[in-house]
Amino acid sequence: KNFHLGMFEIGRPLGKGKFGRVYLARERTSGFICALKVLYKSELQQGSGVEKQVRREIEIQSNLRHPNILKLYGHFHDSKRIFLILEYAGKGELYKHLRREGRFPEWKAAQYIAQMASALKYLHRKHVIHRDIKPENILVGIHGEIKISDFGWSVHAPNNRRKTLCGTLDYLPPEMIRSGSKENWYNEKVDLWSLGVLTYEFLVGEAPFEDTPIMTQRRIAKADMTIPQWVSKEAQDLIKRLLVLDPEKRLSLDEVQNHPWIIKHCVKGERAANREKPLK
Ligand SMILES: COc1cccc(-c2nc(Nc3cc(C)[nH]n3)cc3ccccc23)c1
Repeated sequence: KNFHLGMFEIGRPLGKGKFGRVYLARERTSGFICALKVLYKSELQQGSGVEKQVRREIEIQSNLRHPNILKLYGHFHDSKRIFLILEYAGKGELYKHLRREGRFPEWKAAQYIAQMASALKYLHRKHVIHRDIKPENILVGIHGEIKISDFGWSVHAPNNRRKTLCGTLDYLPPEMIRSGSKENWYNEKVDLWSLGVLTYEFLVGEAPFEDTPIMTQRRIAKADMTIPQWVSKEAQDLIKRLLVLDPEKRLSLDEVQNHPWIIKHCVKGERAANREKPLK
């Protein structure tokens, strides 16, 4: 299917990301609403190999179909710009909701984590490691469901791509911090660590190792965090079983989905009785 700019009516700017602006857009013939992300080739060429990364991410993203992963319907380009035709998530950026509300009630945090676990299970089955799970990379759909929206994904674990330390360190797992081993290999288990950081931040309103960059690295390397005592015991248990230094000792995504804290908040009423499997 070949797309071009004339096919779309461009609506209001939704906001700007790292490399480009995002607009609300409507496809003229079908009236289909989407989000159009505009990336300037000039800006991408400056970045070290960022253009190749965008190409690869487009390749990955276009083949994914999951309710908690933002869809990429297609892309096209003109002489100066690359356009990504993306699913429109009506309630915008999750981190804005988190900052506005301060922190999420346990039922809401648990439902978000269950949706993240479902999306990550789908990705890991396709040998895609997300690597960059954080509130800034999550959008909220019109029905309150969350959608992983970042393209910074890598394929095939273990992956020895150097992680350019741009942005926050808060979510980096210890095996990626250990700059000692030049070949920082890692596997899908990095996403389980980040899921633990996300759980903590949803419930507490700040990241568990938040500090100066040097101190953050030191605290991550020792999994040095304290969970406020007002966080429920079940939630504390899940966080502690994810923020484990040894990647192999972290909970699996199946164990996350079957954790008592998730079961308690994510099983519909009538099924709570006979404690069947949690909703997907
Ligand atoms: C970088 O993209 C930015 C930046 C700032 C805000 C938004 C934003 N996005 C969306 N939905 C989206 C965005 C995409 C790629 N699909 N669906 C909705 C919003 C609603 C209110 C305010 C802001 C919104 C995006």
